Amino acid sequence: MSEPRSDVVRLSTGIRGLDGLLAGGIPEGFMVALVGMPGTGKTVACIHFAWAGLSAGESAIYVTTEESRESVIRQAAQFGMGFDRASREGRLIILDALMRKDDEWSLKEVSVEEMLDRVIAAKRSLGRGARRLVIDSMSAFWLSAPVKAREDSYSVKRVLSKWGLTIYVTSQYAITTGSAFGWGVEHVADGIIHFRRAISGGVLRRYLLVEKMRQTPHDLRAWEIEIRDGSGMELVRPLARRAEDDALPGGVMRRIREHSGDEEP
Ligand SMILES: Nc1ncnc2c1ncn2[C@@H]1O[C@H](COP(=O)(O)OP(=O)(O)OP(=O)(O)O)[C@@H](O)[C@H]1O
Repeated sequence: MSEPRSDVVRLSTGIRGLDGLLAGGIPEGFMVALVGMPGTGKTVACIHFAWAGLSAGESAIYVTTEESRESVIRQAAQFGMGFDRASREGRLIILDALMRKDDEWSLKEVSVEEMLDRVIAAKRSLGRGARRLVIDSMSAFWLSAPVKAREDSYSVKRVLSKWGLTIYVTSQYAITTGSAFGWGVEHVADGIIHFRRAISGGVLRRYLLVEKMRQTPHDLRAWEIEIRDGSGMELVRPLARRAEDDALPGGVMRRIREHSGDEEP
């Protein structure tokens, strides 16, 4: 297997252990879909991604559709991430589609057009320092028209592609079927990280799997994750046994170890 292209600039996910599964991180300019059932960790992963930029001095744009701006700030604070301060410093703009207050950064209506308009205004306001955009979640835009999912996802990618943003979009999977509500963001996205949950030994466990990441020799295993008060999400262990690692393409295990600093399991 050839080496990863050296001209791919990668952005950290901000989650300990995850960059190593992605040959260093998310390729700049990608739109990555975080998909899964409720409570599996999508929002927490979004918060880590935004904070990875903010803590490095970047700016960030965060669209929240199912929680208020204040709720996102509180959730981040529980992981020791200063969204409040970044907002006050004018480096973080949280576009609130839920509370619809009468301010510049609240969406007046829950439509993709309005959201794109506000994202572009936020990007103009923040300038070059804003490299990361989170849209959590896209599903809110399709409540009454699930058939619009694919078209809207395409619009988001097409309109925002020229703004130099690397984008996380979340999409919810139905509790009943554990899958998407129809054609969704996955086909348009450059990458898919799938979050899952299961009850094992009477305990709720969560997992993530990188299902797709263009231009990336990524890990192919499901990993158990934990969400901890104070520090947030962490990868705990891969579900695959050591012997099954042999199924990974050559060079992938080496790169995973280089980036994670892990000992030989
Ligand atoms: N401070 C904390 N300490 C430990 N676990 C936490 C903490 N805050 C949140 N969690 C865990 O994270 C879960 C919520 O995860 P998250 O909001 O990322 O899910 P989600 O996949 O975005 O769900 P949805 O699709 O419903 O928005 C909670 O149910 C809880 O288990």
